[in-house]
Amino acid sequence: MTIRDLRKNYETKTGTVAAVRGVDLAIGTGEVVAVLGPNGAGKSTTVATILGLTQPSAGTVEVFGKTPRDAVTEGLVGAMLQQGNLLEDVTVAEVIGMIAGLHKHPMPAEQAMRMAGVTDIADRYCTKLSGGQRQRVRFAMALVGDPRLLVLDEPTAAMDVGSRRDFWQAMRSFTDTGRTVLFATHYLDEAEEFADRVVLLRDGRVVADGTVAEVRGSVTGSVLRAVVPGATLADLLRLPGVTGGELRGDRAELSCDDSDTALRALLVEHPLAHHFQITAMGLEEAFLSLTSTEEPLAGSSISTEEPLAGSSISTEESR
Ligand SMILES: Nc1ncnc2c1ncn2[C@@H]1O[C@H](COP(=O)(O)OP(=O)(O)OP(=O)(O)O)[C@@H](O)[C@H]1O
Repeated sequence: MTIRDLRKNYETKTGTVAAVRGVDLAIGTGEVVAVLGPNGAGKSTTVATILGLTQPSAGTVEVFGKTPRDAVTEGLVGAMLQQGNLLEDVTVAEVIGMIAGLHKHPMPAEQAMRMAGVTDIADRYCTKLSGGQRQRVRFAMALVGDPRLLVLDEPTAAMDVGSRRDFWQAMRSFTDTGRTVLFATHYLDEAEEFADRVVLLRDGRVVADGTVAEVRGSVTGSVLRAVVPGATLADLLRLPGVTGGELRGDRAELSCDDSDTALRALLVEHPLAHHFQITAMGLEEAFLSLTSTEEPLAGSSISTEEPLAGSSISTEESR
């Protein structure tokens, strides 16, 4: 699947919303790719264009060398979206059987139900299912066409921890067969555990693209917290070793590329500072740092305007 300079604008009563602002993405067969990003980053819009549900304002999307619509029509793509009701008054087995009947080359309905972990609820009515069970039924519906590419938009959004685990276990049986999967998620742990590659979107742009380890490695540094009476944020941001930060009252939280130097300078310039705490920047903070629009901890070591400039990360510019 190849996306080139994808742009999507929505016209609203209050003006134009630029939901996707130039996304480039090439995904190879067998890759499992997580698309991460905060609310409004453009994940669902990107997914919708891959499925041919919405037309790009500019740029192109090619799926197995075809337009998204043709690829979907030919049964090459399966989808599990955030919305969509299940039919009433039919059982799980009936609905999966119906969907199988719509496809040219479906897998046996029993196989799809087994893979999605819904065999034990096959005779239940769809209206009588829990949120997690409904999602697994949607998963079986997406699988039964035997797609080569599966696209999922926040598949576990309505699930509790146990259901999420069951869902991803079911997903493994699909990805183990070498199929391509692209899923949008808010959950970092899901991306870390199941994706070969993560693509971070922010404000409709790709800000990082690589393995979880590469993205984690691209954001190194630590956080220095201290109480600093009488300081302004500008004072603190000028300290050597500090790359960004925020100040709430007299509590400072500074991201640092050299926290030792920052701490020494802080003590010299603000002798009344106290309650020091230095912690390493974790993966969670790295992702927050890369995807935050408020840029509280993102400093000069991470470009917030351009895609990540880290050498190990392939960005839209290097693709
Ligand atoms: N149909 C629409 N009409 C107008 N604006 C829209 C429409 N769909 C999305 N948007 C806007 O486009 C931007 C991107 O939305 P999108 O749903 O693609 O982001 P997202 O990353 O999937 O967010 P979330 O995590 O909340 O689902 C947001 O500002 C959103 O408000």
